[in-house]
Amino acid sequence: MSEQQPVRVQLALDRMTIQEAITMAKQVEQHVDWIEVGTSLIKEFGIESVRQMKQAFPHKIIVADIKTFDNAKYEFELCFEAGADVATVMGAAPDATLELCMQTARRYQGQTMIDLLSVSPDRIQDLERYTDAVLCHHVSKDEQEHNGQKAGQSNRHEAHATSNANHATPQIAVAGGITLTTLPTILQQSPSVIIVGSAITQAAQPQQAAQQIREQINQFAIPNVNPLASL
Ligand SMILES: O=C(CO)[C@H](O)[C@H](O)COP(=O)(O)O
Repeated sequence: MSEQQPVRVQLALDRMTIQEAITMAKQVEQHVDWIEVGTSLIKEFGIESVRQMKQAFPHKIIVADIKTFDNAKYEFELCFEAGADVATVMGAAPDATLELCMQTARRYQGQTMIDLLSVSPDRIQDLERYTDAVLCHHVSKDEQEHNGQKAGQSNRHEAHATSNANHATPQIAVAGGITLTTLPTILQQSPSVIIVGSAITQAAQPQQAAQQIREQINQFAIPNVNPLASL
């Protein structure tokens, strides 16, 4: 049996001040691996939000969710110069933008996360050529609020979520209203990164919420194998 890869938890921080975001991240840091400076923070407070988050958490992977659609080199340089380790681009952006994001991220020894919002299955297959990227299957805030959708409820990423043993494939992230309830379905699709925002940041006890999410992921990761079975 092949070894299961660790599943990382990415804490998404949105709709709060930079200081609130840092305080929230400090409460739950032991249960999360990556810290996302959400698009709303970058839009409201600028790239300074990324810089301050990296200063507060120099040993954590910081994801700048800048959702680049154009001006890729400039925006990705801003993110990596501010201390980001990962920056995001929309998968629906022109190929030139994707290429420039990939090139810029590699130059900084960072990583590109490609957000698959409103991206067709054919385009997803096309984007799988970026084997050193993370492809993020994302149910947007508006789809959550307007249509009641949540990640894990549709099968739109299932076909691409499992790694192909014959050739390298990008890592898979899943985002969008993930909760303890929807987590088991999502975990069955073998993601590398689980992105959780509101289920932690809006919880009455964020630390407990993050711990429960981590515990459920850890439980799922323990292979249910009888060591005597192969004897
Ligand atoms: O990218 C995002 C919004 O555009 C969020 O990071 C993502 O949706 C996770 O947050 P939540 O769990 O609250 O949906």
